[in-house]
Amino acid sequence: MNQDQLKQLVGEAARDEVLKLAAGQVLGVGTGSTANCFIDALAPHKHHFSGTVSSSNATTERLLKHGFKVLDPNDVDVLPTYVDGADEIDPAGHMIKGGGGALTREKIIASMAKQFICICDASKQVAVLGNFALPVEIIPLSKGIVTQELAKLGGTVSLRMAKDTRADLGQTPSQPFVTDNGGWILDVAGLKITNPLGLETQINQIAGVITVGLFAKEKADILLVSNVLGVSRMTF
Ligand SMILES: O=C(CO)[C@H](O)[C@H](O)COP(=O)(O)O
Repeated sequence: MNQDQLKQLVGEAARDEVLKLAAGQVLGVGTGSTANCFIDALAPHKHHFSGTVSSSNATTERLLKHGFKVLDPNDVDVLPTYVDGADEIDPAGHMIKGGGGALTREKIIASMAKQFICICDASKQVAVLGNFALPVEIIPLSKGIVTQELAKLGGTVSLRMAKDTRADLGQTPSQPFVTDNGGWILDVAGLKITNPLGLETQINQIAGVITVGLFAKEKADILLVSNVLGVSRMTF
């Protein structure tokens, strides 16, 4: 079974999981290739939900194409569940997210939700976060000072370019990748994140940082993870 098939498998498991929720709720929907598998699997059951809130323009487009109702988060008071992928997840449910550049809206929707269901294949499970470069979304004019501050953490900092992103957003390859919010992304490679909540708090203090892609405060509550044997479910 290849990685695409594993993503599809866990997307279908997430569909089954959310269809156990009472009908008529609003559902938070994440971004990325695994979240796309979930959206496609859920599409025939879209009327189980009164609407969705989306974590990116790409996800909004996909949801609308399938006929889901997409709500403005400001119009949603209660969001019971958010389903999204991750770039890495540790044994406590802390995650690195933002490989697709949607970390800010993902964190906002995660903070609105009562439970975060993380969906991924087993390659995303790690003992310690940091093998995947940590994405940090910034205000563009703060690139210099934020790069200096992040370098003090011991990693190697690089500005994400449009050519380096997985998301095909039609941006000019030689220019910085621009997020849905007009921000840029610094990727910090080579960190060993033994205190995710501490590091998230520390990076949040740096002026110019919009969002760090460490999800420690907004960690996963449930993990659905696929491997060749099937899908396992864990709670944190
Ligand atoms: O955080 C994200 C996007 O900003 C994604 O959830 C993360 O990158 C995982 O993506 P994929 O399912 O394509 O591996």
